[in-house]
Amino acid sequence: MSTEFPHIPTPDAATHRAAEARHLELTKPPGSLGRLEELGVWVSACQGQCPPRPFARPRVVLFAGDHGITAQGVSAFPAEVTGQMVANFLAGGAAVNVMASVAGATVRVVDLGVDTDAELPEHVTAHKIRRSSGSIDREDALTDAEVDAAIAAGRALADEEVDGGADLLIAGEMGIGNTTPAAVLIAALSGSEPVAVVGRGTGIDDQTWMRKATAVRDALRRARRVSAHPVALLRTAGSADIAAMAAFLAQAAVRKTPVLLDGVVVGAAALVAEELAPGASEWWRAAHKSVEPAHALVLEQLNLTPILDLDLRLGEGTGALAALPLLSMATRVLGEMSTFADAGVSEGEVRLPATVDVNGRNGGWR
Ligand SMILES: Cc1cc2ncn([C@H]3O[C@H](COP(=O)(O)O)[C@@H](O)[C@H]3O)c2cc1C
Ligand SMILES: O=C(O)c1cccnc1
Repeated sequence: MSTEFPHIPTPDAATHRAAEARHLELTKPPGSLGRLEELGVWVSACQGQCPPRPFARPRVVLFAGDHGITAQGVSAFPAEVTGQMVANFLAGGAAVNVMASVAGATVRVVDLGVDTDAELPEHVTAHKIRRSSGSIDREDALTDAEVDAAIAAGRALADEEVDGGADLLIAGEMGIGNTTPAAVLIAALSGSEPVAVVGRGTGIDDQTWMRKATAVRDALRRARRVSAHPVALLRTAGSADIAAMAAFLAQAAVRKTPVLLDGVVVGAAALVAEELAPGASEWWRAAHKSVEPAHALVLEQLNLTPILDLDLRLGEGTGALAALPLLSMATRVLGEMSTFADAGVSEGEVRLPATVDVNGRNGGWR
C-alpha cells in the first residue's frame, strides 16, 4: 500500500441538511441542545443517514511504541514503562480500559515498536516496525522503508476495524517520551518555537523541561527542512506509532468513519494526517483540550473546538473516551426524540432563521 491517499470526500451535505431540519422538528426549542445538536448532525452526515444510527461498535486502537529520545532524559518515567503499560492494557487495568468499559467501547492494543523482551501476544505485535524509534534530536526516527511500513500498518488497521464493523474510531497512544516528537511535529507544522510547544508531559521538573526543550530545538532544526513533506517529516521527527496513527486517522476519513481525537500526541498525528490527506479533519471532532500547550496549536490549526476541557494529560485515548458518552447522547437525541407532530406538542410561533445565532456564537464551530 502506498503513502498516497485518495481524495477525501466530505460528510454528506444533503444528510447534514436533513439532520438540521429534523432537529427543528424535535420537541425542544430550536437550538436548545446547543453543541449536542451539531454533534448529532455531524454524526448523521458522516453516516449519510438521518436519523443517525446509535454507535454499534466504538473502537479504540492503542498505538504503542518506544522513543529513542528518552535517552536524552525528557520524561519523568523510564522507557520500560511503555512495555509494562502494554501488559497493563492487556490485563484490563489501565485508565483506558476502565473508561472504555464505561463508554461502551472496546480496545485493541498494537505494538508498533515497543522496546521490550517481554512476550506479547501475536495479535499485538503483528505490526511491530522496529524496537524504538531513533533519537530525533540527532538521527532520523525511521528509515524510508520503516515509515512506509508504519503508514501501511495504520491504514490496514483502520481498514480492518471498519471492515469489522467499527463505526466510531479512537486512536490512543502509549509511549514514554512521545510528547517530545509530538511537540516537534506540531512546531514544524504550525511554525512555532520550542517554548510554545514543550509541556510537562508525564509531570517533568524544570531541569527535565530544559533538556526536553533542547531536544525539541535540535529535532526541530532537522524537521523544518522537510516540513512541507509529511512522510519525510514522520521519518525525520516522528516515530512508528505516530506515523501509523497519522495514517489511521487519514484512512478513517477515506472509509467515511467518524473519529474522536484525543490529546496532544494524537493531535500531532492528526496535523500530519491532514497534510497527508487534506480534508480528513472533516471526519474528526476534538474530544477535549489537553493541558499540553501544543494541543491548543493543533486545535487552532485544524479549526476544531474541543468538546471537553477537563485538565486531562494522560493520552491512551482517555480524553476521547470521556467525550464518547456525549457523542453517543447527541446521536441518540437526534435519532430517538419525538417530533412535535408525533408527540402532539404545539410548536412555537416564531422560527428563528438559521442565520440568527440565539446561542450567542459567532458563526459555526466544529
Ligand atoms: C504510567 C503511565 C501511563 C501512561 N499512559 C499514558 N501515558 C502518557 O505519557 C507518555 C508521554 O509523556 P512523556 O513524553 O512525558 O513521557 C505517553 O506514554 C503517554 O501515552 C502514560 C505515562 C505513564 C508514566
Ligand atoms: O495530551 C495528551 O494526550 C498527553 C499529555 C501528557 C502525556 N501524554 C499524553
